[in-house]
This record gives sequence, structure tokens and C-alpha cells, in this order.
Amino acid sequence: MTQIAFIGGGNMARSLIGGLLKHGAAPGDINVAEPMAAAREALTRDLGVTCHGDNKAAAAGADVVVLAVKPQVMPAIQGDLRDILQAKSPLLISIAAGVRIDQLERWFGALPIVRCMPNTPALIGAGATGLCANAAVSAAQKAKAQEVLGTAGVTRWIDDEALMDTVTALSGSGPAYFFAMVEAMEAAAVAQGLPRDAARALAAQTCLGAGRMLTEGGEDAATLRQRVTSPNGTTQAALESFAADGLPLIVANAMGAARKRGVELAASLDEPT
Ligand SMILES: NC(=O)C1=CN([C@@H]2O[C@H](COP(=O)(O)OP(=O)(O)OC[C@H]3O[C@@H](n4cnc5c(N)ncnc54)[C@H](O)[C@@H]3O)[C@@H](O)[C@H]2O)C=CC1
Ligand SMILES: O=C(O)[C@@H]1CCC=N1
Repeated sequence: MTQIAFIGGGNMARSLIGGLLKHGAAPGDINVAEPMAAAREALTRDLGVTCHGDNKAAAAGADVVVLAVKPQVMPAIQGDLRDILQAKSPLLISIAAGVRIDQLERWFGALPIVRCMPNTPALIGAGATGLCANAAVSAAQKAKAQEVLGTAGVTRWIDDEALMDTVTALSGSGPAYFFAMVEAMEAAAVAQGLPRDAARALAAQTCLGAGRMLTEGGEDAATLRQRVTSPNGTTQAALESFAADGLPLIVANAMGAARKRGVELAASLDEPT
């Protein structure tokens, strides 16, 4: 069985490990490196995986090493991992926002590397992950990476690595845009007089229903939007208000800011020249 090591045992690692276990991975095949003792205890108690305070101990013997630390932590873990990774040449998977494959190669040496971007719905198996591989990744390793991330939801390979920052802006950060939208919808309904619990229940179910129509119905968002919109009806009034307030531009600007931040995060980790 594939031995998988997670370096960093935070929110995303927990989500991905949960998916792996639900899809038949054995807890004994998963090692996690996590500096926080309370987080190690919680992971072992909740998921049964083996936790280590030491990155080397977790990575030793792994066929797949998943880097699940914050981007800013990446350079600091190279000293722990470089030799061990070079000795065994496992598949290295990074989930860090912004961090580029050339940086990973510089820190950890020549290795098969997959840079990917999952999202928090991975926690319930409804994640969306973009993946990008370097030339050293074999077809079998690509399949392995897809299997590991596929347990968390939908996967798509992205050939042009520069587009991974767009994937981050779309699906990596995307759940937060919808939560922000729901917060605003709830607040507006409450301002119009609806009780908070009714606003919350109706808003959440509306998002679930709309999301399921998008993923299960085979029709695109524009078609589904048009079907809700009766001529001269209430939806048309709302959509005209969105258009007048510049919704497409607001979204494009937000996604541009997210993409730019990903590029900046990576650049901040480059050595000064
Ligand atoms: N939260 C999100 O929605 C998403 C996050 N990501 C990426 O996933 C990565 C992890 O993010 P989260 O899980 O949200 O963060 P998190 O803060 O929950 O987890 C990071 C973990 O790394 C541990 N850590 C810190 N220093 C370490 C070290 N030197 N060695 C080993 N572990 C160390 C921390 O104690 C923490 O438990 C980030 O790079 C982020 O860009 C990717 C997709 C979505
Ligand atoms: O906000 C962030 O930087 C991370 C990456 C994508 C979602 N959360």
C-alpha cells in the first residue's frame, strides 16, 4: 500500500486525510508531521494516523509526501526534508498557494513534483482541485496524485503552471466568495425583516440547490440563471441592480487581487537577486 506523509497537519491536511480514509486508505499508511502537540493528539484521536513532531520522521519511507504548510513555512522545511527526499525520490505534492514548481525544485532538489490547489469543501468530499506536474512525474505518479486528491472531490490537470494562480483565485479561494455572498444575502433578508434562522436556512439551501443544479444537471450557469428570470419579474429586477452596480467587474477585480496575491506570496519567497 502507498505510504503517504503529510508535512503540516492543519485544516487542509485534515480534510485530505479524511477523504483518503473514507476511500479505503489505512490510517497506518499515513504519517503526519505537525509541530503542535495538541493538533497531533487530535489527528491521532480523530483519524488514527501516526503523528510526529519531526518532519524527517514523518517523511521517511513515504512514497508520496504532501507539503501542507503555509507558503511562508516552505523555505524553513527544506533543511529537514531535502536529504531524505533526495534519497528516496518520492512523489512530492504541494498544496501551498502561489508556491511555484521551480521554487520547490530549488528547495527540495530534482524530484517528481505536483503543485496542486484543493479547497475546503474537500472536508466533505466536495472539493475541487487543479493539479500541475513537472516533467519528472511519471504517468503512474500522475495517476497516484489524482487518486490522492480525487478522494477529496473533482480534479482537473492544468498544463500551464502560470494558470495555477488563477485556479487559486477561482476554486481555492472561491468557497469564501460564496460564504461572503451568503452572509450578504442573509443580512439583507434580516434587514427586510426575516428572522435570522429562517434567513440562514433558506440562503444555505438555495446555495446547495443552485450548486447541485450546476453540477448534476449538465446545464451552464447562464442557462440556469435565465430559467429563474421571468420577464419583468423579481429576478430581473435584482440582476439589473447587480449589473448597474458592476457585479462582473467586482468579481473580476476580486479574482485579480487573489491571483496577484498568489504571485506575490511566491515572489516573497525568492532569494533577493
Ligand atoms: N485553507 C484553504 O482554504 C486552502 C489552503 N491551501 C494551502 O494549504 C496550506 C495549508 O493551509 P491550511 O491547512 O489552511 O493551514 P493551517 O495553518 O491549518 O495548517 C498548516 C499546519 O502546518 C503546521 N506547521 C507550521 N510550521 C510547520 C513546520 N515547520 N513543519 C511542519 N508543519 C508545520 C502548523 O502547525 C499547521 O497545523 C497552505 O499552503 C495554503 O496555501 C490550499 C487550498 C485551500
Ligand atoms: O487564502 C489562502 O491563501 C488559501 C489559499 C486558497 C484558499 N486559502
